[in-house]
Amino acid sequence: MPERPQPLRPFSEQVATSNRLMVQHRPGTSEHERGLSLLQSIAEHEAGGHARWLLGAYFLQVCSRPRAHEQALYWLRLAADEGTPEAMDRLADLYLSGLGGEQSLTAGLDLQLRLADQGFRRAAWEAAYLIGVVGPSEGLTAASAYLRACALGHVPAYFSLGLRFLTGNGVEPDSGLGHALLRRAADGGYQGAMELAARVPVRADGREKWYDRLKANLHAAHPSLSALVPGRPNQRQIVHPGLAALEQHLVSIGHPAFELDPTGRARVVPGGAESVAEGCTWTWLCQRPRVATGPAFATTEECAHLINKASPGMRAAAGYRRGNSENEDAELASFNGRVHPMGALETDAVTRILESRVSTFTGCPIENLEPCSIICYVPGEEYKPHTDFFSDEQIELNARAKRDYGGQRIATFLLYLRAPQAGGSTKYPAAGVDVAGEDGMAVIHYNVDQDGRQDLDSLHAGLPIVQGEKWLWRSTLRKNSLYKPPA
Ligand SMILES: O=C(O)CCC(=O)C(=O)O
Ligand SMILES: [Fe+2]
Repeated sequence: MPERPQPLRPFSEQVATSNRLMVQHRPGTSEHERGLSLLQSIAEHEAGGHARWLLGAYFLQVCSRPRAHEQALYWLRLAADEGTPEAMDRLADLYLSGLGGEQSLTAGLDLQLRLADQGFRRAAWEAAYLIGVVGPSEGLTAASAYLRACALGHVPAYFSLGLRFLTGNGVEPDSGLGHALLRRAADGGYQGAMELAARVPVRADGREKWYDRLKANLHAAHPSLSALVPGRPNQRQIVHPGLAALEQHLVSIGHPAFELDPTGRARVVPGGAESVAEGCTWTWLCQRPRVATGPAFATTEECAHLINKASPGMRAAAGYRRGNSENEDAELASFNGRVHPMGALETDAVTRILESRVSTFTGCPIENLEPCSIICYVPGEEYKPHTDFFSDEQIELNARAKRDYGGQRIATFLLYLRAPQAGGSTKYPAAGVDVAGEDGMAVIHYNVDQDGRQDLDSLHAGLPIVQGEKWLWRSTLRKNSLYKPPA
């Protein structure tokens, strides 16, 4: 019987097939690799579809494959050029980290601005934050970009803009408006906003008036906000038609600092000097183990952002395993707080900027930084004395079984996002050093001695919390790139 020709299957069906093969079978198996080549051949031929974005996302996730970040960059760029929003978002993140190619904060910012102009709320916040780091983009200041994110009803933007008005960062200071914006952020569930507002002097002129107006304003905007469907960012110049109306509506609260530019977009009248991150000064506390602290390593905004972003995903430590079994068992035996692997699998401009800052201070390349996690303790919780270094067997196992090629954890980087009110300091018993953290302060300790040998004196503990909460952002500095097998 003559062979009947196979009917041509639509791409979407083939994408589903390849996806199934890749999800159901581990990388390296013939089924998985067949799924991958199928997806690659679709991505090469199909413009405007889903395959390029899926491939980009795949290489970000399976980052231990050879040249995975380069591949991710390649496919994400193609998908982003076609205006796939998810791809633009992840590509922006890749530009910020520099994994896979040159690091470019402005390229990341550019992509988030394009998404913001299509009504993507988180992108609007990320763009504003990045402008605060790299400086205005085509005349758009950070405060104005936050105002536009506020017009989209994005709660974190109320917090960020409120903070700017309280401190007069890039705007004419107005504690009444600042207070009102923070209260609106708190209304939206933003943690820490009310505590910060409470630190404002009691006589903050106009705070009730601006609070009432902001509240009524958002209430009236509600129907348009819920109906807003973000656009597809195909052309740079075309802004989502719904945005101007929302921005004009927010500007109509009548505060003299809010106005419309000649094109009808919202902006904040520029005022006080823009505060720039100056880089903190490090103090070495001891040499054995090597421990240093850097106060004000991260800003109030950055700390609040990370706490709020991680909060919904915090789980008991037992619920998460990073894949380093021996160390994890030890971790579970000594740590009884909660954890969130913020890591690499999520777009987050603050995380990327902090990683860059760690890298600048330590000279450790970003690809050698273990994906960060956030941990949190409440009263009674603690991290009993432990060491963070890997055993030789663990290093070998990491590379063989988990394709983690980073080798030894040379140093541990801890950032106090929120310091507890009592208890909870980081203690190094061998040196008799006890670090009482402060909000935004970084603590770094080396786990090996000057010759790279495991240093038992690096034993340390997070003492039990007595009052308040303790939040840490943490990463380790590995000896090698996590992603590249040694040549
Ligand atoms: O809570 C602390 O201060 C220490 C945390 C710690 O040792 C770790 O995350 O490895
Ligand atoms: Fe530790």
